[in-house]
Amino acid sequence: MTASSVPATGTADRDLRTFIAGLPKAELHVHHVGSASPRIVSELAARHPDSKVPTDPEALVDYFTFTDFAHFIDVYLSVVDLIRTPEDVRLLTYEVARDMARQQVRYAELTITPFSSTRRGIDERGFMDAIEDARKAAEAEFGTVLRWCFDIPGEAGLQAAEETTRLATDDRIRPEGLVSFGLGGPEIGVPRPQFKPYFDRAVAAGLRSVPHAGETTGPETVWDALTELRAERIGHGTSSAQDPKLLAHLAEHRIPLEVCPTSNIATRAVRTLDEHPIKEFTRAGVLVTVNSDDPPMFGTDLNNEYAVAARLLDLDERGLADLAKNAVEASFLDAEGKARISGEIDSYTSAWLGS
Ligand SMILES: O=C(O)c1cccc(C(=O)CC[C@H]2O[C@@H](n3cnc4c(=O)[nH]cnc43)[C@H](O)[C@@H]2O)c1
Ligand SMILES: [Zn+2]
Repeated sequence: MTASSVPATGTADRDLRTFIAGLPKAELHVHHVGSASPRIVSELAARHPDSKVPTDPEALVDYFTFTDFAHFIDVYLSVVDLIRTPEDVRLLTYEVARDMARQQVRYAELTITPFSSTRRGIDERGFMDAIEDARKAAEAEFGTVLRWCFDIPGEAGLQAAEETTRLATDDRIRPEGLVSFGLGGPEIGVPRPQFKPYFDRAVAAGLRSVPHAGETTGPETVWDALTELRAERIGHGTSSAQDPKLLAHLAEHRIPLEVCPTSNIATRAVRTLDEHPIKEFTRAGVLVTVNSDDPPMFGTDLNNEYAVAARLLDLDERGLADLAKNAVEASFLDAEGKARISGEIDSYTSAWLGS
């Protein structure tokens, strides 16, 4: 199934898309390797011709069509296999930031899985230097501020958890841009509580807890993320809609959900966009942020996700501006950084509406 996007119907839809394209935004749930554009993937595939990833961007559309979540992870790991040197890491990171800047993304927390790179032989110092070098260049050249979330690939087990925690907490290696600690990959057969000691260490080292939960399993996984992993935001949290008590808890404690609508369709976690529970989240008073997850793999980008949300939540320009401000509020920016981007969102919206 390819990712579905919002049909461009009429003038109103086009106007809203133009508004979204210029709206300053923050992105909180987007993966490093999953953000590689077809151009970057084909460049890397040409560098490493032994890979099974197609070099032709058109063939990538078929290659990025997933039968289910497990198939998505297989394809994802084949792209991980293309990143073999610190120079590949730098190229990917810098180009991802360029694509974000084109969409007026002012701030992004990018989820990186350092274990997948170090286990494939990339030197850990070279890896950290490459992401930091790209981060600084992106901020100076594009004005996009990047921060990192290091995630444990849960299915790779406790050795992956240990290695990720070490890389995230050892002052001699952890990068300056690191703000949070996550848990990704499949949820089925990967219970969250086993990762408690690693999250405890990461939180003690000053990192914020942002595990994926409730993407492919039920609301009990979200409860586990909250109670065992001390989650401050939830990646996806889609199945929270099945548990009214959980929704009330998320709303009362202002625990944001990082909602990624098109991703959920592309991995078949949700059947159709119209069945996506985003509206139930907002109705329950949950702080909803909208994100792109693995945009080129899902045939989307952050602007398209805002257009999807506008349709599902029936938002006008002010509603979209509020949605953009939700992401700023839910981010791990400091107060000054939050005020700056929220101010930009307000100024842009007022100018657009002529008020
Ligand atoms: O790198 C390895 O060798 C390895 C071995 C076993 C398992 C894994 C993984 O499960 C890696 C999963 C990978 O997927 C990333 N990701 C991207 N998008 C999503 C998503 O929507 N939900 C969950 N995970 C996602 C995640 O960051 C991991 O890097 C790896
Ligand atoms: Zn994700």
